[in-house]
Amino acid sequence: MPTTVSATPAAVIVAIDGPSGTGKSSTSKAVAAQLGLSYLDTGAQYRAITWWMLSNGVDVSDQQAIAAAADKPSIVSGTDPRQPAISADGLDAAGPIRTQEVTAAVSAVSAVPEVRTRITELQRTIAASADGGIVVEGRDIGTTVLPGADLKVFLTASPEARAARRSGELKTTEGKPVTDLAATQQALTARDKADSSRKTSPLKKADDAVEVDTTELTLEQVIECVVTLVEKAAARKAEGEPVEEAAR
Ligand SMILES: Nc1ncnc2c1ncn2[C@@H]1O[C@H](COP(=O)(O)OP(=O)(O)OP(=O)(O)O)[C@@H](O)[C@H]1O
Ligand SMILES: Nc1ccn([C@@H]2O[C@H](COP(=O)(O)O)[C@@H](O)[C@H]2O)c(=O)n1
Repeated sequence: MPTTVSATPAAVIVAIDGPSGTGKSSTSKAVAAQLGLSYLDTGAQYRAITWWMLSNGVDVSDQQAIAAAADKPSIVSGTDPRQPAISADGLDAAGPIRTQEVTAAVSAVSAVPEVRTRITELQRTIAASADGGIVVEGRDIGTTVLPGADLKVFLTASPEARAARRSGELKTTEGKPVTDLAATQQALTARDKADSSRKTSPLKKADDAVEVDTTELTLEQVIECVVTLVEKAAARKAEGEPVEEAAR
């Protein structure tokens, strides 16, 4: 991750959304670190509540059971982009939320309205208390969680590029790289389909979001592009332009 090179002139609220594997987390962390902003990974919150449910005997195929348990765990997120942290009922969840079991169940849990209400409130509270500005990444940040964000970015990439990126990260239990690109791509697109087709707050580009297709860009190029967008939005905000203008 690059070292801090500059500070934003105003406390901006930045929403970064997009499908799985488009580079939201990598980009958001780096942009926040570079510009001295806080960072919130909302996918980690949905993963943490899913992990808690799986660990506490909640049947994640039963929407009513999920709804009844939605307000039970305490979910705490750190906002330091250099040390992202997440816990559920005081237990460090950073490792367990990345397992296949959680990834396979998270879309079903996150589709339940009671879960979304609970987690959305948490996200708004965290964003409101980030005095120096924040980058919040997820699926519905620009449309639902923070519709008044100073800048909204929607990252995209072809399914092939996203599967190739994910395959580079995944390892078999023997520590060998996962080479089944087709299966990886299928899992990504299935999760996107579930996230885009749910009734409550689906994955969707906000009308006023800037779309960045990252298929042919390196991660460094995407970070540079978003840093520029944030600096422009912060400058507009400092000049007192209306929020709607700042997102263009
Ligand atoms: N432009 C890029 N070029 C090459 N690799 C990239 C690029 N952007 C991200 N990556 C890599 O792709 C992988 C997925 O990126 P990342 O986790 O940031 O995506 P994401 O959108 O947050 O995914 P998810 O929603 O599933 O959590 C990471 O290994 C990351 O380093
Ligand atoms: N704003 C959000 C963010 C995430 N989700 C759900 O969580 C899942 C995991 O997200 P990752 O970014 O960690 O891959 C995702 O598939 C969604 O089901 C969400 O609903 N809203």
